Amino acid sequence: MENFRQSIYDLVVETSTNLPYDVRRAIRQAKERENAGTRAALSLATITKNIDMADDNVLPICQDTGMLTFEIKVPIGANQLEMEKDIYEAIRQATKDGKLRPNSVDSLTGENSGDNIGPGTPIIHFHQWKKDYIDTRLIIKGGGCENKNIQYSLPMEIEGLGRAGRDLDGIRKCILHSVYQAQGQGCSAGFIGVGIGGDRISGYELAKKQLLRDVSDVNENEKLAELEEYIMEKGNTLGIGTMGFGGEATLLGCKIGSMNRLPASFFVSVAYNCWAFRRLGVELDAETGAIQNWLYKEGEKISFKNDEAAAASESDTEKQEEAREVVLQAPITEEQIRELKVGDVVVINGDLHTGRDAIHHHLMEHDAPIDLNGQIIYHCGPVMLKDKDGEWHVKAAGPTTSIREEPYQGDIMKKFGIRAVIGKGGMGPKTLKALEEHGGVYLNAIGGAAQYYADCIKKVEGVDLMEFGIPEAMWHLKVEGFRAIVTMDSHGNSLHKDVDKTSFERLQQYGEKVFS
Ligand SMILES: O=C(O)C[C@H](O)C(=O)O
Ligand code: SF4
Repeated sequence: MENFRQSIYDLVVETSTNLPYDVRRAIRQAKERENAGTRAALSLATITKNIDMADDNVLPICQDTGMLTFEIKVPIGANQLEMEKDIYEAIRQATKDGKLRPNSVDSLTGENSGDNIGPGTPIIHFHQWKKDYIDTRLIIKGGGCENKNIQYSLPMEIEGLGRAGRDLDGIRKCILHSVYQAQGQGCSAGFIGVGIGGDRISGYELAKKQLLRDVSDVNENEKLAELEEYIMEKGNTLGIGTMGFGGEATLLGCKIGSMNRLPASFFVSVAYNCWAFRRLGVELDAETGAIQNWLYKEGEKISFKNDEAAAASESDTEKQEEAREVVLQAPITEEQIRELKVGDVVVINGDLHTGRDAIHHHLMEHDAPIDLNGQIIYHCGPVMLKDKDGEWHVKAAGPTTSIREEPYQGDIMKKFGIRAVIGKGGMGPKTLKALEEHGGVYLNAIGGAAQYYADCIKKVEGVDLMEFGIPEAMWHLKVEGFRAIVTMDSHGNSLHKDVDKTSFERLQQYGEKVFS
C-alpha cells in the first residue's frame, strides 16, 4: 500500500478545493432560477467566482475545514490500522500546507490540536466488502451547516404546520420545517440528507449518509422519490434564497433514506449541508493504494468563468439602480453609521479585526488588546500560513455564522465603541436593539466565499490572543474593496427578520395533508 497515504492526501486536498461535478450542476441550475440583479443572483455570482478561484489556486473553497468524515469499504484482509495511520499523516500534511484549517478543538480546555487530529477527529468508518478494491469517500462538512442539523421525534406539533403524525405526511412536515429553520445560517442554498427511523444516533448517521448519493440520483423507493421531489419543489417556494437574502433557490438537493425503528421511537433526522458541499471519493487499488478512479466527477465539469462575464455586465447596470454603494474606512463615526440602511452595499477599505466565539467570550470580562473605538469586527476564523520570515499569509477567510455571538454582541459593541460587525446569517433581537441604541450596523458577507474575501486582504498587520488557536485569535487585517451588504441597520430594520417572517408565512401554506 505504498501509495495509500499520497492517495488520501490527494483526496483531502481535492475535496477541500474542488467542488464535485454534481454539486456544480446543482449550483448552475440555482443560478438559472435567480433573476439577474437581485441580491440572491449577485451572491450566487460571488459564490461561483469563489468556486473557480479555489479550484485555480488549489486553496480551500471555504475556510471551515469542518468535520472530515471518511467512509471506507475494504476487501477482507486490508490492514485498517495502517490505513488509519496513513490517513492521520495525510491530514497533518494537508493542514501544514494550508489546505485545511486546524479545526480540532479540545471541548473542555478550548485548546486547538493544530493538526486536525484529536479524540473524535477525523471520523473514519471502515466496512468490509466482497470486492477487490478500496472505495474511500470523504465528506468535509462545515460547523455552521452542522449546527442547522435537526432531529424530530414523531408525533409532535411543528410550528407553522400543526400536528405531525407517525406517517409519511408527518415526515413531510418535519423535512419542510427543517428547511425553514435553517434560514440562511447554514450558507443556503443547501442540500439535505434525511434519515427516517433508527435511534437518535443511527438516524443522524443515515441522514449524513444520504449526502453520499449523487445529486441526480433518484430514490429506489417510489414513495420516497415522490417525497424528495415534493420537498425540492416546495422547499424552493419558501423564499429564503442564497444566504437567506430572499430568492428562488433555497434547496439544491434532498435525499431521503429509511430504516427500521423501535416501536416507541420515530425519529426524522436531517443533515443540512451548505452550498460548499465538499464530498468526493476515490477507488483505490487494494495492493498499492493508488487511485484508479475518482467518484462524483462524471459528466462535464462546469466552470463558471463564462457565466461571470455575462452576469457581471447584466447585473452591474441593475445593481446601480437598486443598491447604493458606500465606502467605509475605520475609524467610523456614529453619523456615518446612521446614514446606512438595509440593502446598501458597503465597500470596506483599511482596518478589519477578526473576532469570533472565543474573542467575544473573552472581551466580556477583559480589555481589548487594541483600541476598538470606531472599528469593524469580522466574524471570521481564517486559514493562515506563516512563511520562513515569520510573516503570516491569509489562505482563506470567509465569514462565520454570527448568531452564535448573539448573547455578547450588543454589549461588546457598546463597551468598546465598535461601529460595525461583519458576519453571515444575521443576528437576533438583542443585537438589533443594541445597533439602534448605540449606532451600529450589521454587514452580511457571503458565507463560504473564502477565496473571494482572502483576495481582498492585502496585509496581515498582526495577531493577538493566539492562545485561542488560529481560527479563534484576533487577526488585524488591512483590506481593500471588501464588499458586504447592510442587512441590519441602526433604525431597527433587519432583512433577516423580514425573510424569516415571510418564509414562515409560506411554510404555513403547507399544513394540509398531502401524503396518505
Ligand atoms: O467555522 C467557520 O469558519 C464557519 C462555520 O462553518 C460557519 O458556517 O459558521
Ligand atoms: S461558512 Fe458556510 S460554506 Fe463554510 S462550512 Fe460554514 S456553512 Fe459551509
